[in-house]
Amino acid sequence: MAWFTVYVLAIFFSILLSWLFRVSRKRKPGEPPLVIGWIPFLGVALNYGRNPLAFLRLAQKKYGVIFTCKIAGKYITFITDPFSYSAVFRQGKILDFQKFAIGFSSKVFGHPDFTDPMYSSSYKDIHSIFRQTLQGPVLQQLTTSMMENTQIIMLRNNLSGWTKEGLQRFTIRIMFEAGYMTFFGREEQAIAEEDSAAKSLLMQKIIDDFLVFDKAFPEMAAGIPIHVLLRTFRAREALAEMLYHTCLKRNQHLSALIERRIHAFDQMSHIDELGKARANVSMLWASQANTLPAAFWSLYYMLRSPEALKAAQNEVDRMLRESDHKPVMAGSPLILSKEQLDGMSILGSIIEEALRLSSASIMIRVANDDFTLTLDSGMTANIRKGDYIALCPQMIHMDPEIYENPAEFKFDRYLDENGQKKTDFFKNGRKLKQFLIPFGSGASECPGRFFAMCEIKQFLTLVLWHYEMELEDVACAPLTTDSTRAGLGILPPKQDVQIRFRIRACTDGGETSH
Ligand code: HEM
Repeated sequence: MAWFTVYVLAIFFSILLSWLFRVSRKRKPGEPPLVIGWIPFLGVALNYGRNPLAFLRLAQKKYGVIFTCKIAGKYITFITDPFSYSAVFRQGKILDFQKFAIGFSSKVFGHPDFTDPMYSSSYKDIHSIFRQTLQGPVLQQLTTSMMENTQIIMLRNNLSGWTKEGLQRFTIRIMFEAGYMTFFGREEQAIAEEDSAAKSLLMQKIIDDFLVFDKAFPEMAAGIPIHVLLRTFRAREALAEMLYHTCLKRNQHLSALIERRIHAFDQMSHIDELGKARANVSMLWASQANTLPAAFWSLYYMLRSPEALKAAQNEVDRMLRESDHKPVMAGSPLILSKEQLDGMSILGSIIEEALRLSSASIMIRVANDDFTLTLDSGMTANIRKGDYIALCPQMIHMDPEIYENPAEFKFDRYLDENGQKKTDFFKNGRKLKQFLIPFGSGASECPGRFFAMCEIKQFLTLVLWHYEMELEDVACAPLTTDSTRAGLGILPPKQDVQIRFRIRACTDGGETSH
């Protein structure tokens, strides 16, 4: 319904604009083929929006590996040759990532535009906090905290017998709260029963607000101002209310990332408390929006494939046998180090395969100036100042030349013959540098990628350790992705699927009883 309104509004505005600007862009010599469609202003937006992957494949067949499309008033040059990705990343100076990303972020989250000269030099330091607190040795601390928090939630309710729940609901309930506590801390454990009931209700409200806000992302990406989307605006403001610095400073166990951002934003001039809280909403979104569907798909595919499930169970058993902190019985908390998680290559392959099948992000850069791009083949293309360059990794992920039967889930696709991480993938007989890009690449590569892999591995391990779990209807057709979010990261499923689970029976000496 919302999309219908968007289309009607867009068509109305396009007709209006076509009256105002009757001239259309013409392709100049040396420029990529121009695909402008027949609808003024919108260009090929509707065709592209219906099925981006199919549209790009068709355009590639027709125009070659580089072409410029007019989409909702913007000229976007798509590069579809994976060997030319590095040619784009090499142009870091002329192809800007921050301008587009921060501009979009400030519209959606309502924080100041940090590319404004008023903020830009101090924001550079804030931006560098990502790498300093999400990567390297500090990751151990974050991983330990996530392990603890996930188990607090999993073991909180005294479940007896089988419980039924939607898998997506289950994943969001556990992963959202655990991730929220890991980054933004938690108050000391509630002692009184009613206190803890009130806290559960509050967490449910935060989850609901997050989902309402997140659901409107396609509309906001299409340019609809958040003030028009009243429910979305209210949900974002309710989230910001929880993330004021005064609230966060009361919490215990804040992550280094948030602690250092609080300090840095408090030093920044020209930003008020609401602006800081809204910047925290953007961190909350970055840490959850892709992780939740990625964790869902990883667990879904693992449960759906008997071979994947068996191999994962064996890997968890082996890891626990070798662990210094062997849990004695099911239900006792599990401690796994970051190194142990890194060593779980079967879970790694299951997650990467789930990411390959569900990731639909698009990497966008804006040209600061006119320039000539040289592709891997030596072919050149003139790009105009202000145009966008877009890379769509889904074309690589679903390319049958790179991945045999690309629509199929193969749990060991990313394992070599020695059971180690496989990195040899080829196209046209050439080894690819970029064959799996769910976390982006180059300047915009996700700084949270190592933590994301760890937390999803923890989630799968803890589900296998604490629960017996099965899909209610294994025989039904596989779930499909909701492609209305194409371009925005990991796609959620079109609908939820039922599971049943119960706390696992006692075990002897850390061996799981499957
Ligand atoms: C499976 C989970 C995740 C996926 C697939 C993912 C994917 C991505 C992608 C594709 C981008 C780049 C967007 C672009 O090119 O415009 C990105 C950026 C980012 N991600 Fe992640 N992400 C995940 C989890 C996380 C987590 C757990 C965090 C933790 C805080 C995080 C923090 C960020 C941040 C801060 C940025 C912006 C980086 C910048 O501005 O330079 N992500 N993510």
